[in-house]
Amino acid sequence: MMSDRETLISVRDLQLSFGPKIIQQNVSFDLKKGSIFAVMGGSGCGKSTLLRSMIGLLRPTAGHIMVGGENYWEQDDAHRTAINRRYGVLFQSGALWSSMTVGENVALPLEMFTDLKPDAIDHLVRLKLGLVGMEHAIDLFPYEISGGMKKRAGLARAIALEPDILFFDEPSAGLDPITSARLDDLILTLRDGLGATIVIVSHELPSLFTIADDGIFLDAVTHRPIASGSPRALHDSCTLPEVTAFMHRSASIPSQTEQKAEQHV
Ligand SMILES: Nc1ncnc2c1ncn2[C@@H]1O[C@H](COP(=O)(O)OP(=O)(O)OP(=O)(O)O)[C@@H](O)[C@H]1O
Repeated sequence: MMSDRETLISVRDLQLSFGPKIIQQNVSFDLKKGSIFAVMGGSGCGKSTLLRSMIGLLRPTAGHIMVGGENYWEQDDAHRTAINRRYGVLFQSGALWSSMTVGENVALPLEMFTDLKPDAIDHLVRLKLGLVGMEHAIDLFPYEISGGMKKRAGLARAIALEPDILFFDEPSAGLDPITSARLDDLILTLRDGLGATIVIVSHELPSLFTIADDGIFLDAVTHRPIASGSPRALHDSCTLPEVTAFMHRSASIPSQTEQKAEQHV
């Protein structure tokens, strides 16, 4: 049962703003160990902004994020950086350095954050690339590989420091359905193999249904979360029009009159 699992991160009454503009408020949820947690909602509702506040790129304007009992944003920069060592992040583009080979990209966090000798780093780079099926591409540059391979290389870099919490922002954006399904399998393998906990922002419903077992739905109009639970449960049971429209890919949210009419058919 999800509720029996240990809580790794607790988000409470978070408010995220840019200047006077409130993007989201009253955001509260628990990230359970071993879960794949989906941040859902329409375009512009603040999914990436929430992710950025969780990984230390944007200070919330209210509320708090507890990581293993520590109030993340109350720590000094050095301690926040130490907490960040537990995190692996995969941005939408894979965000590889174009002037470095795939192997050098994966080696970078190991060179920056560990005292490991070059041989040990090389060994780990090969291991991580092997985990994502990319060892053969170690000497290739990002411009020489496909979008799916870039994502996998980005994933290898995200897991270089053996993080226990992974953050993925639209990992399957721009991938064809088969490559996207392979990435889903890989994400599940990493969760099971590394025992990682994963937060994922995605619009890709097939992917969300396959991998996510918990989540939150952010509303762009009220600037608050309006539903929580697994994408599958929200798809099957949630009757809120905003959620239904997202889950069933409707172009428009039915008006209340239309909904009432539908209920009488
Ligand atoms: N640096 C910034 N300064 C001001 N406003 C910003 C900034 N970054 C994002 N926003 C605004 O915050 C809102 C939420 O953006 P965000 O990228 O988090 O949404 P999202 O749900 O991830 O969207 P999408 O699904 O389209 O990627 C948007 O209105 C966006 O214009």
